[in-house]
Amino acid sequence: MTTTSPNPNHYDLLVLGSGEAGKYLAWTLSSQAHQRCAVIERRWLGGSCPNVACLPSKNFVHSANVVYDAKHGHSYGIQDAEGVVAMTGVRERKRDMVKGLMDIHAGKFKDFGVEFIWGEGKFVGRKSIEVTGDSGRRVLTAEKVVVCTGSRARVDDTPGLKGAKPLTHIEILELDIVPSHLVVLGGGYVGLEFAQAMRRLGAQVTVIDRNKRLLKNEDQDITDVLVGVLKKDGVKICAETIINEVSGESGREVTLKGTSSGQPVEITGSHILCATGRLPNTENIGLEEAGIKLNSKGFVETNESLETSSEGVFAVGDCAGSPHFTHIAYDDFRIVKDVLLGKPLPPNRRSGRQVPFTLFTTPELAHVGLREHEAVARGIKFRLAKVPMAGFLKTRTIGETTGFAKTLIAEDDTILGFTALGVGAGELLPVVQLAMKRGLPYTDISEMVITHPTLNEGLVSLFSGVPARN
Ligand SMILES: Cc1cc2nc3c(=O)[nH]c(=O)nc-3n(C[C@H](O)[C@H](O)[C@H](O)COP(=O)(O)OP(=O)(O)OC[C@H]3O[C@@H](n4cnc5c(N)ncnc54)[C@H](O)[C@@H]3O)c2cc1C
Ligand SMILES: NC(=O)c1ccc[n+]([C@@H]2O[C@H](COP(=O)([O-])OP(=O)(O)OC[C@H]3O[C@@H](n4cnc5c(N)ncnc54)[C@H](O)[C@@H]3O)[C@@H](O)[C@H]2O)c1
Repeated sequence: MTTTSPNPNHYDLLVLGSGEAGKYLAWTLSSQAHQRCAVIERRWLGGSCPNVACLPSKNFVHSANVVYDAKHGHSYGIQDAEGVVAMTGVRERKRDMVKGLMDIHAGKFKDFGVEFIWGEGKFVGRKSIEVTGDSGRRVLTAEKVVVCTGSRARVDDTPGLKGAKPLTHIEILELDIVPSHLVVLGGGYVGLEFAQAMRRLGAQVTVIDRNKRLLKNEDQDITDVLVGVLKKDGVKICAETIINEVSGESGREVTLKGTSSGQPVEITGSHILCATGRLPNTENIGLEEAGIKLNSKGFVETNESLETSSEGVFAVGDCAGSPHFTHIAYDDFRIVKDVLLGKPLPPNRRSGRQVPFTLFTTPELAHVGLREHEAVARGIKFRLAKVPMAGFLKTRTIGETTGFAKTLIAEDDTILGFTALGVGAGELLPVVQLAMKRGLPYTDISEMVITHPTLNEGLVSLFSGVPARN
């Protein structure tokens, strides 16, 4: 039902924050259900992903990999490139891509008839948001409201850290020089992707993490190989390292002091990147005053339909504590769209969905479902198949055979989990995901005819290697 209100400040749907789920909801409800929709955004047209997160960081990683290949030209029969990397070129390539994406976004808002309102939004009532922007203040109301305010880099209270003006994923993408020595605080997704890329662009790189093992949620065999690759690339890894004090300023000289495996440590670099996790953008925007509860970690509390404690107000993406991936934010869009269009949701639609991911290092780490250590800890019976990536014959044609793939198979032959650490590993996921989603036996993959030599062909070897049931 579309609003018949003559009030120009009243909408069917009002979205705070133009991230993935929010923009798709507005575009879809406007174009398909003819609802009057508006999106409020303070900084990034279309949210972080196209501006400062997924896509620009992968553009940056690709540039670094091209530089790496050029520096290893001899293996392709050409001379190794020796030139100094011009970061302005890397940055321009990234900026060009972002500009293209922005043009597409602007076009979609126009074509789908969604009002885009630049400004800072804040709840001033249950379904009422005040927007403050260049064109002054406006109070907007709506039948349904969606909070899509995302998250931001967490810079903790380690003495001197904030004062050192650390780079986050936003500033590092705008550098015009290769840092002489980049210290990366945090060895998670953001830290590892940028660490390897910066190393490949020529920087000395040190990664510091407080945990004994990087990516501690992954299986040990995975992290062992990945850390080995990073070290071989020349990335220095300081695990189990607690930083107590930071001095200096990123871009000049910065020194971190603390302890590593209990011993005093001091690391000096030219730049510091803070990659120590995310904080939800949920403070100071009137949520609690408007009856929208937050949980103990500051995420908006939502139910299986992503509805908040305030009826008719939904929260989606990072700010709702959904796993922090753009594809999950997109799935949040699909859930709320169905709710708003009156379609019933199947049971556990949100809590039971697949949460696949790909870490874009070289080699990539791709995963879906149960991990081996999780199955062991939960006493779940499984059969394991594991093959080296060299067994995926395509990897031999491109000369990148590092890594392996493994799968966990249940008693009834369905697939419990799949992990691949290898070149292009992320591209392997959908075939396995589809089988998992449909509850197909693994033999439906091992018996497929898959073109030779594509990467997916290797799945036939992996699933053919599942031990027989005993
Ligand atoms: C460096 C990096 C790389 C990543 N790479 C990947 C990847 O390869 N694949 C992947 O799946 N995920 C990746 N992610 C995660 C992914 O970017 C996020 O999960 C996703 O962008 C979250 O989308 P969102 O809509 O929840 O938030 P956002 O995209 O952050 O959107 C929220 C928007 O709300 C706006 N906003 C906030 N508060 C207000 C307010 N009060 N008023 C007006 N506007 C407001 C913000 O400006 C922002 O534009 C990456 C993240 C980072 C940091
Ligand atoms: N390829 C992708 O899909 C991709 C890429 C980048 C980011 N992301 C998303 O963004 C999220 C955030 O990424 P992130 O890397 O910022 O967080 P993260 O949670 O993945 O990693 C943070 C790391 O920092 C460490 N850490 C925290 N505080 C520290 C301190 N004071 N000293 C030393 N180490 C410290 C933690 O132990 C952890 O290993 C990810 O969880 C992911 O969902 C996804």
